[in-house]
Amino acid sequence: MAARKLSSLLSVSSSAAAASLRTFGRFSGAGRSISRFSTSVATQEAINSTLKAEEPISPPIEIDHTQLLINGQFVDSASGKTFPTFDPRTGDVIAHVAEGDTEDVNGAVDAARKAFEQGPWPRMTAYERCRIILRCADLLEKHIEDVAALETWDNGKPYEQALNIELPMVIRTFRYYAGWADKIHGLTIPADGQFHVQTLHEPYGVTGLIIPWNFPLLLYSWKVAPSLACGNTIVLKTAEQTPLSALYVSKLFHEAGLPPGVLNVVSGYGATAGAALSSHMDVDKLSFTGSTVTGKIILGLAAKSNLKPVTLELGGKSPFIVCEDADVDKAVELAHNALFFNQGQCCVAGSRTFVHERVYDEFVEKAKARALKRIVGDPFKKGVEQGPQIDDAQFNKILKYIKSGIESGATLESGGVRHGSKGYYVQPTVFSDVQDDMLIAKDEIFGPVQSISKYKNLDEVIQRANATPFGLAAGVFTQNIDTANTLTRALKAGTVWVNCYDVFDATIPFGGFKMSGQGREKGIYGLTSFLQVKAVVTPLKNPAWL
Ligand SMILES: NC(=O)c1ccc[n+]([C@@H]2O[C@H](COP(=O)([O-])OP(=O)(O)OC[C@H]3O[C@@H](n4cnc5c(N)ncnc54)[C@H](O)[C@@H]3O)[C@@H](O)[C@H]2O)c1
Repeated sequence: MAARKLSSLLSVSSSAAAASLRTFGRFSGAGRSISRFSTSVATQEAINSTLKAEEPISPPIEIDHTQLLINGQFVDSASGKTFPTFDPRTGDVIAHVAEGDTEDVNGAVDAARKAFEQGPWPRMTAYERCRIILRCADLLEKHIEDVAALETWDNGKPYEQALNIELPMVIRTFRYYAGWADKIHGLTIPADGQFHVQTLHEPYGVTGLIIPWNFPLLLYSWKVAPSLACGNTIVLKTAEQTPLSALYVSKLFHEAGLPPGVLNVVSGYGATAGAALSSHMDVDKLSFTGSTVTGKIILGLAAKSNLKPVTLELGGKSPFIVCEDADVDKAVELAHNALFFNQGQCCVAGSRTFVHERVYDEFVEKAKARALKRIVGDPFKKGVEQGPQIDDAQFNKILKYIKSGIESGATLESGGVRHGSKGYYVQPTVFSDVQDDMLIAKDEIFGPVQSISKYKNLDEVIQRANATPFGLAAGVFTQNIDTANTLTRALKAGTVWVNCYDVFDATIPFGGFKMSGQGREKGIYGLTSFLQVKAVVTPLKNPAWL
């Protein structure tokens, strides 16, 4: 693997585009009288001129793995077909990747079945399974710069974010679940009658895992690590936008000693490879992360085939509530990151910012200033906070939502247009005066668009925050413990962060209320979703006690 070190690239002096953004941010923040549209246009011109002068940084990694990984071997797809994966910075093709379809999924499921029924994996001791997962964590740590570079190239997320935040979380998740492997056990139960009753917590067998593109490896780790720790085998379907990093890390699992057939990776499209896996009669359990629309399809396919149980981690429209006693500067920074992190492509994005009327004007002014200071640019460049969106479909969808926000009467405070002239960059966009019935307040935009609304009292904001079919997460910002307690109990969401946001430790359960999902990942809850319980009842002759 030719792996030039990134440190040299990252020392490139901060971009002229970023500098002009910062300068412009200070300038425009001082004068709200500047027309909002001219704000966008002027920023746009400054950025365009600097972007033209700069070529995208060459990613310091070569692509070694583009085939499917089945039964421990990299192989072409049965059809011989490939599909392109794109660089979101330019729209250029990074690589052509083997395109898995029904036949490949069938082969992968057969390999996983054989590995489960006949292979060494479920028969080795739990401690041996633990050590393989730990060894993979060590290998990933060793190759962390390569893998972070792949993730950034394929996804567009800032390299520093991939390297310093996400991959350490992936490694931690591997180690967390490795530690569980030899601590999974059932109960003995004092049932009525002369019986010895015990429960066995058993692996399902073949698990089908389907993941999206926004956090390719982090979501890989949330599913692959607990499934392996429980002794299952796996067929993983990656997102068609980001197939590369999972192939690399799955190869590392094999280097760490994973037997062939235990972890199979099929790259390909949802409607073909994903649907084939969801409706396969020999897959025992499915775990899916993606949109609510696809979640419904997958649940239907599982029901129509062999009624396999399904864990669903779906979309969100999470409220971030700023209370009247909030320290506005801190609230602005937290709300900004809650929405703009990962280019706004987070299932938990705090995409409805509710601000109490007492601090509303100050909050809006400062939220705008913060967005104007956000550093957008090549995600391989040091200091960049925001890279491009994943692809042209998401890019166009986001611009349509921005247009709809303007047309429905929300006030555009910053951004509102593309950033630069190539790739899928969108300017950090802030709307104020957002009403609950506007599309931007109802739909999951999945982009860098903050929507700020005003509220008067707690009862009102609770009702409005809960008035959504989603229930993934919520943020509460207050210095009053009673207000915090009232809100945390009233909000219908799988996670409530108080005076913090996006805290994703491997130990903390994660999942959605309502149409944001079914089941939980991470922590012990994520483990139990890969186990089934068997009750074993044996008559006792002359027991000494019952
Ligand atoms: N709740 C969570 O933990 C969580 C985390 C990250 C992302 N998400 C959600 O994911 C969505 C964004 O990701 P996306 O656009 O990739 O979602 P998506 O639903 O379009 O795709 C997700 C995965 O499902 C596959 N897929 C698509 N159609 C399929 C079908 N008919 N049968 C089987 N598989 C199919 C895709 O190929 C991909 O691998 C957002 O809604 C976001 O909120 C949720």
